[in-house]
Formats: sequence, structure tokens, C-alpha cells
Amino acid sequence: MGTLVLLRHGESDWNAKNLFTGWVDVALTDKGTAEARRGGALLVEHDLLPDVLYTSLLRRAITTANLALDAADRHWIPVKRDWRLNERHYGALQGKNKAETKAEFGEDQFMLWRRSYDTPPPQIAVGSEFSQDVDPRYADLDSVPMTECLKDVVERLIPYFETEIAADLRAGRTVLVAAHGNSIRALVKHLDGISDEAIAGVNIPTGIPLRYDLTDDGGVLRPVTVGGEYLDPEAAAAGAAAVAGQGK
Ligand SMILES: O=C(O)[C@@H](CO)OP(=O)(O)O
Repeated sequence: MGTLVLLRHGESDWNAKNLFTGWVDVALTDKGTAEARRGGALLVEHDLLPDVLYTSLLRRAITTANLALDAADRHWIPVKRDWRLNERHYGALQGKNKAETKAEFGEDQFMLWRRSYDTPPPQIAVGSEFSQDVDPRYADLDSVPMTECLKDVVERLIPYFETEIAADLRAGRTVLVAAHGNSIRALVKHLDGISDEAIAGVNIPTGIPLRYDLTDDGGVLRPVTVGGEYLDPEAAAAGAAAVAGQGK
């Protein structure tokens, strides 16, 4: 059975500015670029060289994967990109400052929008500067999301994981998935069997590969180690705590 490596993109411009990002296609900061290269160096150090890459359609994940694979001399592997790996669409919150949103709506509403399993933020307006309704990369979708909660991400992503990504894992490949805080939370929730309530407490750090060795348990892929293993556990704990604290 193959190995799954989940990599959240390096710090983005909007992470640095503390803005809700979602499907807005922002670039990496210099720090994010360095994180991505270090992610690739960690793959080499742990002898975890990917055979195939999956990314979202957003440049912060695509660029992170390119930099990491370049650092690992694996820039040549096959690539599959899919919108299902995109960040959770943050609706009308896209482009808004997290601290200002918390101050305006209060901690409870802020956390409900940010970390509840099934309460989406208000929909973004059609034609808004931060909406993706006319973005050509989504032209094949029946409808482009106008907001999403984590449950929506699970519902769009897990069927894709179970078919496309799982096929590569079952073929024994090392699969790198370069994605986002909330699309990785959806995958981790599924793999580790985390409850709808407990997933609120799981935060994914930027740029640190998270390794899952998997076994096939009667047709279901299960992690050998629940929670997987970050290739730099100390940095991962600090990074996850920083994500949890956003909005302060
Ligand atoms: O803004 C976003 O798109 C995400 C990830 O950066 O934020 P949060 O961690 O608040 O869900």
C-alpha cells in the first residue's frame, strides 16, 4: 500500500495579512516560498520521494508543490489537478480581515463560521471582486460555490479521494497532495475518523509534510498511525497553534 503525503501550501500573502482567503488565488510570501523549499528538503531527509502529485487549482498550492518537488529533484513526476482539492470557499468572508470580523461579529459567530462543521458563512455576491463565478478554470462545474462549510468540502473531496487518489495509493505509489488548511482538514477527518465536533480543534500548519502510511482494511484505506506523522513535529505544533490563534 502506498504512502500519502499531505502538504499545506506555504504562507500566502493573505495569510500574512490575516485575511479570509478561500478560493481567491493569492501568491506565496517570501516566507511561504522558503517553507515550500524546506518542505521538499524534509521529503528528501525522510526518504519520502513522491511518485505522483495532486494539487488544487490555486497557485499557492501549485507553487508550493513545484518548489518542494524542485528541492527534492522530483519536479518531473506526473501531476493531476482538481478543484475538489481547493480551499473551502469562504463565501462573503473572502477578502475580509479575520481580527476585524471577530471584533464585528463576536467570538462565537467567528468560530462558528470558521470551524463549525456545517454552518457556512453568508454567500458571496455574484460578480463580487472576490467571487469565482466567471473564473474560466471552473467553467466545467455545474455551479461554482458561493460559500462552503467543511461538510461541503468533505462531500466534494472524499469521493475524489476514494476514486482517483486511492487508486494511486493502492498501486503502491507515494502520493503528494498539495492543498489547503480546510481541504486537508477534510481529508484528515476522513482518514482518522474524527467527529464533526472534534475536527474544530484540528489545525494544519503551512509547509510541513504530513505523512500517512495506509493499510487496506477490507476495502477501506486506514492510517497505520492515527493522526499521521509530521516530518517536523515541533514546527508543526507551533504552526498549528498559530493557525488556531488567527483572529486575535
Ligand atoms: O482563509 C482561509 O482560506 C483559511 C486558510 O487560510 O483560513 P482558516 O484557517 O481561518 O479557515
